[in-house]
Amino acid sequence: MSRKITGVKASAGIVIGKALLLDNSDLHIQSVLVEDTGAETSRFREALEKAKEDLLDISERVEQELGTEHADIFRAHLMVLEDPELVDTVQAKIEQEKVNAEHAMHEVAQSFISLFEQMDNEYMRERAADIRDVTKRVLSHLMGVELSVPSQLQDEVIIVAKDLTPSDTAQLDRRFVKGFVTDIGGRTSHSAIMARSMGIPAVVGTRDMTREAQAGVTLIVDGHEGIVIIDPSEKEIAAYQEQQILYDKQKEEWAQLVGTKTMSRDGHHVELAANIGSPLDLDDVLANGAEGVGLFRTEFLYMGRDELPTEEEQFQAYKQVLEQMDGKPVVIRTLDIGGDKHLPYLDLPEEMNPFLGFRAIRLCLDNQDLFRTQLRALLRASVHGNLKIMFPMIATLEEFRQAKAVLEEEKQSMQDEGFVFTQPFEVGIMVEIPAAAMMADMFANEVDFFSIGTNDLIQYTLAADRMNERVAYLYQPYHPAVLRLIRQVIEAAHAKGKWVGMCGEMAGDLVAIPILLGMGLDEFSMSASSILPARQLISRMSRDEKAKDTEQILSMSTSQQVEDFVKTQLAKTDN
Ligand SMILES: C=C(OP(=O)(O)O)C(=O)O
Ligand SMILES: [Mg+2]
Repeated sequence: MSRKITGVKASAGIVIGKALLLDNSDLHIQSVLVEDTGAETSRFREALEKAKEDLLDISERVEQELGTEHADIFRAHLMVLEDPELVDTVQAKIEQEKVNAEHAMHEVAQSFISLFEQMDNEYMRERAADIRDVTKRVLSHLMGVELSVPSQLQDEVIIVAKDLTPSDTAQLDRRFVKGFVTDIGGRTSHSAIMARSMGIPAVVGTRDMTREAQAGVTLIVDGHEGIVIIDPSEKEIAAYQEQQILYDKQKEEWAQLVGTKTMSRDGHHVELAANIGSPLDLDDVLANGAEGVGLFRTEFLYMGRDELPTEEEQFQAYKQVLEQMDGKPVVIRTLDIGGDKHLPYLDLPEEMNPFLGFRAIRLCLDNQDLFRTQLRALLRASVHGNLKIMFPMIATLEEFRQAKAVLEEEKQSMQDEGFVFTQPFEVGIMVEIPAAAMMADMFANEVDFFSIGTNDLIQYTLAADRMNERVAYLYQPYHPAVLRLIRQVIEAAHAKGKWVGMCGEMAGDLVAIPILLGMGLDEFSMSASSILPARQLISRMSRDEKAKDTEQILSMSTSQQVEDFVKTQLAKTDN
C-alpha cells in the first residue's frame, strides 16, 4: 500500500528512486569525570583544529563546485569554532567541572542550540542547525567516529534523513543523489537553499519521514507540491513518470529564457522582477533570470532578534543585494511592520484592527530614530547598485511628503559629513490603500514610481481580511473594483511619465498577467520560481491585442465573468 507524506517544497522537480536512510542521528555522549583537565583541554583543542581543517577543505571544494556564497556557509562554521563564547565556555566547563571534553562540548552547544531554537523566527531557528553541524564535527573527532555521509555511492538514491546539515548536503555525490527528504527544516534552511541551486528535488519538514520509510523502499519525491509517496503503485509511478517528462521539457523551454528580456509577442518589453525577504533568496532570483528585485521586504532583518538591527548590519544586507544584482534595479521597501508582523521588542499596544492600525510608514514617521537609521543604511548602500527606495502603506500625500523630507534631511546630513552620492536613486510608494489608488494622479506629480501591493489592496477594497478563512471568498483579485483601481493607477502614472510595477501575489498569477499586460503594467514582481513561466506566457501574447480587451473586462460586473473570459482567451493562446 502506498503512503503519502507531505512536507515543505524545498526544491522543485520530480524524482523516483530508492530510499537511502542516512543515520545521522545524534552521537551518544557519556559524561565521565577526568583528573587531568589539562590533557582533556588539549584533546578538545586538537579536535577543534581537525574540525577546522575539515571545514577549510570543504569550503574550498564547495567554492569551486557551487560558488562563494555556499562556501560562506562553511566559513561561518569556522567562525562558530573560533567563537570565544563557545570555545572558552567549553574549556571552563572541563576545568571547573572536571568532565570529559565530549560532555562539555555537547552541553554547552545544546544550551546555544536551544536558545536559537526558541527564537520566534525561522531564519534564526535554522542557525541552530549550523551550531549542531559544527558540534557534531568536533564530537566526531573527539570520539574517533566517521560522519555518516555516503561518499562511496554506487547507485542512484534518494536520501532520507532526520536533517541534512549544510556539510552533509555539500558532500552528497551529485551523480548518485537524485533527491532528498528530511524530517525537519524549512524553505530557508541551508540544505533547502543548496538543493535548489544543485537542482535536486527536495521535500523538507515532513516530520516523520525517517520513521515511515524503510531503507531501499521506492519513493516518489514531488518537489513541486511538497509530497513524498512511499512504496507507490505501478499506476502512481506511471503518472509521475509522465509528469517528469513534461516537466523536463518545460524546464528545457524555460531555461532558454533565463538570460532573455521579457518581450511580448508584438515586441513590448516588461520587466519581470523577484520578491525577496533576505539576501539568501538571491540564488533563486538569479537562477530564474529575474530582471531585478521588485520588492525587498526589509522587515525580515528586524525579526527574530531582541533589538533593532544596526545601521551597519542593514547596510551590509542592502549592499549585498545591490551588488549581487549587478546594476539591475532593486526596490527596497522601508520597514512594513504591524498588521500580522510583530516586533516584540517594540512593545506596541494590542489593537482592535491591526491591519488598519499603527503600522508601516505610520510607525516609522512616529518613531523617527528607527526610520532614520534605516534610511541612512539605504543611502550608504545606494552607491553599490541601482537602488530604488519605496515607502509602504502610504494613504495620504502628506505622509509621502514627510517620509521624503526625512530622507532628504538624512541625505543632506550625510553630504555634510562628506559622503558622495555617485548614483541617482528613485523614490516611490506602494499603492495598497484604495485612497492612494484613487489619488494616483496627485501622487504621480511627486513620486518616481508606484508598486501596486495587491495583497493589501484587495483586502482593503473588498473589506475582507487577507488572513481570515471565513471571508476568503471575498478576497477576489479579479474583481472589477480591484481591476479598475489598478487601471486607474497605471493610467495616472503613465500620464506623468512614471513607471508602475506590481509586487503583490497577483503579479505572478497566470490569469491576471494577460489583464495586467493589456493595461500596460511596466514591472511584475513575484516569487522567483514564477518568473520563467510568466516570461513564457508573455512571449506568447500580443500586448496590443490584450489592451483591446481592457475596456470589455472593466465593464464586467463580477470576478467570475472576468476569470472565465481570460481563461477562454488563454486556451486560444495555447493552441
Ligand atoms: C506586497 C505587499 O506587501 P505585503 O504582502 O508585504 O503586505 C502587498 O500588500 O501586496
Ligand atoms: Mg502590503
